[in-house]
Amino acid sequence: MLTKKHFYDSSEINRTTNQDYKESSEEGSVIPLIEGSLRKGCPKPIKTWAQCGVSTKELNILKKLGFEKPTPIQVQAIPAIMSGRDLIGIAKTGSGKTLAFLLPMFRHILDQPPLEETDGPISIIMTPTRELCMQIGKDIKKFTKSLGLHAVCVYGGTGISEQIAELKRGAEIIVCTPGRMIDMLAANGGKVTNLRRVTYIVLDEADRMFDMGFEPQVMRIIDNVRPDRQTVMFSATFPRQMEALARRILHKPIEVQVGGRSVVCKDVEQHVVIIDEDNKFLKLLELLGLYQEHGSIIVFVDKQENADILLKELMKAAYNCLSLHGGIDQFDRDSTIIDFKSGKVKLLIATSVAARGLDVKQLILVVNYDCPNHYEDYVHRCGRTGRAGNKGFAYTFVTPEQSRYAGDIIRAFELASVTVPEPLRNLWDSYKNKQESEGKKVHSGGGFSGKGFKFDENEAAAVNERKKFQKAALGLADSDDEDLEHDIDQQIESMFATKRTVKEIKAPLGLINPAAMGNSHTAIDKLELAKRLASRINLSKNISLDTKFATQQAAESILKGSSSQLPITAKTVAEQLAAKLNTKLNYQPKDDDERNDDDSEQTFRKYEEELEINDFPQQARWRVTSKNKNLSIELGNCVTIVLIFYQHENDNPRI
Ligand SMILES: Nc1ncnc2c1ncn2[C@@H]1O[C@H](COP(=O)(O)OP(=O)(O)OP(=O)(O)O)[C@@H](O)[C@H]1O
Repeated sequence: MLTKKHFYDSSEINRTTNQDYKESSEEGSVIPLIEGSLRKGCPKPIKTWAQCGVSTKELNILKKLGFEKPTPIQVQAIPAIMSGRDLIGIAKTGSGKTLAFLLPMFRHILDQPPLEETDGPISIIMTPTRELCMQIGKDIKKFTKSLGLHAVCVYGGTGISEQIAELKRGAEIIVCTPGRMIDMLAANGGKVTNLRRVTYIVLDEADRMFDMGFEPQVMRIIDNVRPDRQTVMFSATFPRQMEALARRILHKPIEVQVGGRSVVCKDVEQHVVIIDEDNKFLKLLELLGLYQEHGSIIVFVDKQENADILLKELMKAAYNCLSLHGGIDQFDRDSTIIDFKSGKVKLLIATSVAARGLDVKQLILVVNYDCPNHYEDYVHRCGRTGRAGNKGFAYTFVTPEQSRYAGDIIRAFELASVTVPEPLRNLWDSYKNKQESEGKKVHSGGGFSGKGFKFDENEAAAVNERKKFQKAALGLADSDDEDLEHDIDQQIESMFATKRTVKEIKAPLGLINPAAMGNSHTAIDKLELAKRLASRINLSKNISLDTKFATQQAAESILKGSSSQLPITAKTVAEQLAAKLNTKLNYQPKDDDERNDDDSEQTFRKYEEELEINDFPQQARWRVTSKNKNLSIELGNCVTIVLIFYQHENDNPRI
């Protein structure tokens, strides 16, 4: 089947010169096309919605949304995509990139024959985070009903069955994170969905997807889509290093760049506060006092635990707030986003999982409570405010110990043509001088590969990439799990921080209640703990390791991608985690023979442990805190735990 991709034909527009366009756009900040691309037949920019061939139905929706005219990225990208070309679109945060790929997508889909019973989608939009996936899904749904189209969001962390049911009903559009999309393609032997009809692919925040090590997943999907597809990529930041990758995916792309390549939006007023760690909280309270009444506020921290700590402190200070990070289960994450976007809660504490794409009306202030550690993260975090022409403010706290990050912030100020504050420059200069006096070379800025300084960083980055890829291959990571490595360590630490006792008890075997006592099999050794941990991690992703492995294998057979998948099982994962624990604890595990010897003795060990249940899956928490007498909870393939609920510390158990 031939696919029509060229929908752009306007003689009126063809008479417009680039000069006309530049004059009508914002202060000459538009670099319409890459050098020479006009010669390659790129269409001229549009000025009105009608000129890009949107239907009356779409015009009505745009009117209802209050979008009077296209934004600078839309004026150039829409006709370029509608002319059938692949495209890289780079424009500042909050400039309307989503609509720039949605409108041509609707036109493209509506020109295709309708879906038949076993057909998969016509368009796939891939995003790096689940939150962004959800948001784009919502933007699409503003149009789909009146256009008679269907869209499904496919992302990890939530039940797969509902998504499967939606897909089976048929959808022209899938918005997804790449990991879950591969699971979905493999589900039920490939009967749930397929890539046969895909002819339009969008990679939103493409640089982030590649940076997070999800290139293999993205490529596995793309390589299995027909080669005459149309592919477009969008982001506010696009480090040069990503270009080679982009060009592998795109066919003779047009590059549309509005404003700088990776620049903080001019509508964001940037501030830096050089401050000691101990004074940060007071400064935050001061900022909240100043800005809270003017709109919503997002406070970025670097780690999940810091988000939780800050949340508690702010709640103590009587602020109604929520936190968002990768350690929170997806159901809670979704409802947090809904409450924050609707303005029900006006203060959000988040890790960088919320840095990209999140579009919240009336968001007035971003506070980088923990200084971001790479340039692109800084640009995207600041870009949560100052959107769609509104004014916003961004404050970044930098402690004297974080002087190494000052170079990136200076770069952000300079690229946005803002005067660099003297204290920030002094901080950077003193850092540079110190490094240079030690004979180390310092570069300022440099995107993902440079973080304001470079020693052996390239090597470190390569190792990091490998680790991320391994985690993805192990099924331990989804595309938004940037905190996962820290998460695993944190979970290991917290497991060993729990209060536990192991008592030796001599008793006849028949008197031992296996539910309440542990024999030497259930006296949990490090391997068992690691297995539980592996199960918990995968439970929180709603998928067991074995299932994950099976789906990955199935994916391999369905997708023709790399066939050299490692034979990884739940056991391998558990053993790897156990080895990690053992190294940490300097523990030498006993081998099986020794354990069997112990079994022959009639001495039993009673194992008691107080567990923090807050990070258990929602269903488990509910069962523990309900008065249900049957409290056996299956936490994985191999461990059953009986929990006793104490309302207060001194109460009798409620079992
Ligand atoms: N033509 C338009 N006129 C007015 N508002 C618009 C227009 N197009 C989009 N918007 C609004 O601008 C806001 C930002 O749009 P969008 O989320 O697409 O930005 P973005 O460029 O993708 O930002 P980011 O890089 O942060 O993801 C949204 O609230 C959107 O509804």
